[in-house]
Amino acid sequence: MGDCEGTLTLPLNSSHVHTLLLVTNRFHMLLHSTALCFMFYYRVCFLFQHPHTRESLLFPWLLVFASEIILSFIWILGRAFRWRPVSRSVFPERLPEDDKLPGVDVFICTADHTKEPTFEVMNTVISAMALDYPPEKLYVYLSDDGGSSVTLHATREAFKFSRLWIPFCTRYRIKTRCPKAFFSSSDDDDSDFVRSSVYMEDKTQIQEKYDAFKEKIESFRENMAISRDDPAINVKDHPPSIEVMQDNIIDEADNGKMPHLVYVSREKRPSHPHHFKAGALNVLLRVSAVMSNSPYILVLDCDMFCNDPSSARYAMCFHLDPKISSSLAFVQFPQKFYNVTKNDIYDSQLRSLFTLQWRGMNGLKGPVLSGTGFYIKRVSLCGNLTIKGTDLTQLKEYFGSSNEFIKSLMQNYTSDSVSGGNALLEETHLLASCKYEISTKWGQEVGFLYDSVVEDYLTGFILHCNGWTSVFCEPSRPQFLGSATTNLNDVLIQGTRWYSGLFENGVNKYCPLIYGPSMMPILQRLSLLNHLEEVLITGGTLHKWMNEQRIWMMKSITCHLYGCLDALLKKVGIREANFLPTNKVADDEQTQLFQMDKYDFRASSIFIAPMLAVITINICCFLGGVYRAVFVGDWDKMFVQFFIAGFIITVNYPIIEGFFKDKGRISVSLAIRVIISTMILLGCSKLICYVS
Ligand SMILES: O=c1ccn([C@@H]2O[C@H](COP(=O)(O)OP(=O)(O)O[C@H]3O[C@H](CO)[C@@H](O)[C@H](O)[C@H]3O)[C@@H](O)[C@H]2O)c(=O)[nH]1
Ligand SMILES: [Mn+2]
Repeated sequence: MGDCEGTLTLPLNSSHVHTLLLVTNRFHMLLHSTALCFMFYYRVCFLFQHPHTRESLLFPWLLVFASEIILSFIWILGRAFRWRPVSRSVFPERLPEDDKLPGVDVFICTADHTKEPTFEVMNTVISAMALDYPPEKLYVYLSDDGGSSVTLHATREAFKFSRLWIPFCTRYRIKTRCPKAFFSSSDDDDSDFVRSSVYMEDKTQIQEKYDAFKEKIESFRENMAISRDDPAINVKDHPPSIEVMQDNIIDEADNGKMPHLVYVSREKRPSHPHHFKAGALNVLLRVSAVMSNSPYILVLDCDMFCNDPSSARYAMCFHLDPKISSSLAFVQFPQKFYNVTKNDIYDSQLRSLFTLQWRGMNGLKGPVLSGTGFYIKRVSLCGNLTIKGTDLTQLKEYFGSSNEFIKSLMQNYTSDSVSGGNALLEETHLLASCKYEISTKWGQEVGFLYDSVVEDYLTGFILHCNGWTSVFCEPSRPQFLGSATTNLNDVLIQGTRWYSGLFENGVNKYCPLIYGPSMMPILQRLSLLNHLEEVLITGGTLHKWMNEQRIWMMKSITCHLYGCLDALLKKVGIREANFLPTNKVADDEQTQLFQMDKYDFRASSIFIAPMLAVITINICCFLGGVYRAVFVGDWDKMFVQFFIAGFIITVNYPIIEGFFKDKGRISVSLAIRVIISTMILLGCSKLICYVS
């Protein structure tokens, strides 16, 4: 970056503290904590009461006090997000000229072509190739964990199509460079040339090519499905395969330069752990190191396309800023989704997380890594040679046996081997083999970390512990758009995976309260602990608030519970780590229900049963309360019971509705079983109360 410093006079970015929000937040914190102090004082006073009253009320006192302590603790954890909300702006026009910009490698992961529609994955690939960045400095790597010939074939087609698509986008300054989004967008065309007839002609032409491209992928997919007996077999067992896309149709398009596109399918064997997405990213880290070795890396999930081509330049406004670049590890963009509805009944967009918490952490050490849509510095993942020493045997203990890879860590290493010969291809096969990582530090100290299925969170957290910082960049037009999970079953499976991963981190050596002593300010730790825990009401409607309350309750009694269980079972070795990718194939009926804000209760019964039980308990309590209030006259005692049960029933009314609709209904036999057993349990506990 040395050569850029001289040319920079004006700052590349600026940050803005939301003073009003900061003041109101802190004032509210002051009020709330004063109230908490009074409450604790009141509770403690109880200890000095007459021994007789004290003894008879000790048990309820203990229960209430314990829950108050827990709730206050959770409240305190959430404060850090509000301590110093900051937003940032960038000035990409002040960046150095194109030939001085550093290279960028884009990593895209896909795992399973039956759950992740190939055509959509290709759209992500094309949108990344069409980023507004010097093409000779842009390398796109697609990791295919499924090793599927459908994906490989589609990648070749995508490369061909992008030869036409990219020049079209640059010529007409198109902003929406994901072809699918561009052609399906119902709102106005975003090109400045809408009125020009040449543009319209070109558009029709490219649309034809696009349709043909789509058709090819679909028909190949169908043919493969017919011809192959069991495509699932080699998903878990296949050799490495790497292919650099070559173009031989130069005459058809402009002769402009194209970004490189590389297909990588790492070796997978049932006998070797493959570490899910983190494993795939580490293979890409190694393979790309000997091919392009760009200093910055953009990571994308296959379901998250580039919605605006400027993200690379925006990210460089931070990475090339001499004031912060030395400690800056990554620039994180928010995860936004194109398929959520206004009410978003499952809170698929995780609004509180991405609108509030990340912004709050922006004012501290920066947001945690959120898996997709971030530009990370290669050095922060692969360590610095100066730190590890230059002894070759020691280096090999860290990075594995490849000399070529170790050379790539040296500062002035250049490789133009994307187009390189056979020796290089062999080297990349070694780097993508599953034996390569054995007795190295990959996944523990090098690359993306393996200790958790929320590899993103863990990796980001450890980077912060090691003194790196991050920034959150949130331009008004979303840079990346993904598909959110839009059915209850997937939302809960995903939630369980996240809670399992997060809980795992809470109970292992990486627990934010104890790990990484001096490097992390205490506020940063607090905000990490409360990750995902927030329910709040910023700028949302009452309706939205109800939705968030409901999905929070649903998740608390399912995902949180199962996630913790899962993590504990893994810890004692009864369960193996697992990462079920979410299903991205849109089922028409499911999508329709989601669009209409209707819950789809055809979820696994382990998710539905706890919800039914909770609703049953609350209805019983409510009715019991009414009975006692009317016949016994306990009005004042019953108020709290009324209120809480009534609230829970109101919020969860859609579950009751779930019995009576025609689509996405709750299974009746399951409901009968759960309701009867809950009532029996309730009856028993009542009996115990009477007896004692
Ligand atoms: O063995 C695997 C499993 C998954 N993936 C890829 O990982 C990505 C994320 O998987 P997805 O099913 O979309 O999971 P989500 O729950 O939507 O992902 C969120 O949560 C993950 C951590 O659990 C993060 O890695 C993601 O970035 C974040 O978007 C996808 O591109 C998958 O293809 C692999 O490459 N290999
Ligand atoms: Mn996803």
